[in-house]
Amino acid sequence: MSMRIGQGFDVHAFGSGDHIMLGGVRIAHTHGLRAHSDGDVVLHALCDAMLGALALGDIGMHFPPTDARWKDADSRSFLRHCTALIRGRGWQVGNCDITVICERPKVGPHAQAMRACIACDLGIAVDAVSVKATTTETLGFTGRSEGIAAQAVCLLERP
Ligand SMILES: Nc1ccn([C@@H]2O[C@H](COP(=O)(O)O)[C@@H](O)[C@H]2O)c(=O)n1
Ligand SMILES: C[C@@]1(CO)OP(=O)(O)OP(=O)(O)OC[C@H]1O
Repeated sequence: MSMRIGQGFDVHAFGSGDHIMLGGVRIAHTHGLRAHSDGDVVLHALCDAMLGALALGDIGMHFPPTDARWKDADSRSFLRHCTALIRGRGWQVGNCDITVICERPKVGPHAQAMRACIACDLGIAVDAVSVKATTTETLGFTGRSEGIAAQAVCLLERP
């Protein structure tokens, strides 16, 4: 079996709003995330990991922030597109591991829903999708609650 690995990282700043999208899940919050799309930093990092595994560029190349089609777009559509891209080349995600970096919201209570949503869009089992979180102990921009960062690692397999 052939394997490829990719990693992704993304950041979005907090802005006005009453909810955020994380891993395809709507979470009520004191702020929204500023972005061209729905600002789902988790799915953006995962898309970049998938694209990176096959050296297919990055999310901004596939869905330019200058393109009105992606204004307020549901980031699950980006993830499904990336799934189709890798499937079309004979690959599928073996597993992925995502870390969300923020003080708030607490991710733990939403992690299972995020895993289920991502697994559905990748067409793989939930136990192949890991979502976890950490604070930065109040240090840096995430520590000051100025935004959320996410990093993702993804392994692709081809029989
Ligand atoms: N946004 C977050 C941040 C953390 N968690 C959970 O809390 C644990 C402790 O975080 P530390 O940064 O103090 O190590 C962490 O392991 C997560 O389980 C969370 O749910 N959401
Ligand atoms: C997702 C896209 C879509 O236009 O815009 P944003 O929502 O701003 O998110 P970013 O992480 O900056 O990735 C770039 C774009 O592909």
